[in-house]
Amino acid sequence: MDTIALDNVLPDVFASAAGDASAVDSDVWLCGVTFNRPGIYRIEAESGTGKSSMCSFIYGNRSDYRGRILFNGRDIRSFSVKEWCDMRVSHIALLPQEMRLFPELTVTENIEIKNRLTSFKTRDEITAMLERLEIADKADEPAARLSIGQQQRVAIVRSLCQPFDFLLLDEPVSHLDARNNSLVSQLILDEVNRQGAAVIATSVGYAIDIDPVKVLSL
Ligand SMILES: Nc1ncnc2c1ncn2[C@@H]1O[C@H](COP(=O)(O)OP(=O)(O)OP(=O)(O)O)[C@@H](O)[C@H]1O
Repeated sequence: MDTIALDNVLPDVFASAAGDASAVDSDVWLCGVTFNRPGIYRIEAESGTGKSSMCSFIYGNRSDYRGRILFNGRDIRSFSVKEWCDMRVSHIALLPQEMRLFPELTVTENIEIKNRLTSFKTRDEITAMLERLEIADKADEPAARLSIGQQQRVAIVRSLCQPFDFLLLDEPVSHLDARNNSLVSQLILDEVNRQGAAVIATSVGYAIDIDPVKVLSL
């Protein structure tokens, strides 16, 4: 997949709240936006302006929006369940803001749950990613016993365990300091470059440490 386009998209909740939808002031909502692969896109937003909703719409988790979202020109509302499964295994990866790790499972188990679906990374490659993010010593710890910043790094590794054309990152560094931001950003950039992929990353001020080709305000 080479393009994701948002054509006049607006979350239903904003449409009904605004009454007059033209009152929405955004580079994304009610606009025509195309994300091309490869490319790094940053979506800057204030809390509550719909970052997570946008990621959920593109990932197909929610469809409570007006307008159209197109993958390579095709409206994603027409995708079958099988097509969504294929899309999520091979074309789109998502790092959700709330990470969605299984707290009782270890770091390795959390990552393997994903990697078993894709068989994308070897055990050594996963260990090497954990080492780069300086959490390899936590591999056998339950996720619940990690700090939030460590959990964020685990979720980032997990998101990279698949082939993708587009990587959606919802506030990927919100719990990281500058040094860890840099480690994570370099890891992501290496994988994205290897795959020739695009990144769509949201931020509420503290952004991933990768220069974007385009910055959009939500
Ligand atoms: N599952 C949902 N169904 C319907 N509306 C939702 C849903 N989740 C969030 N909303 C509404 O959409 C609006 C934007 O929420 P969203 O979570 O997308 O914002 P956000 O920009 O990611 O905020 P934050 O930075 O605080 O996480 C809010 O008014 C919220 O109540």
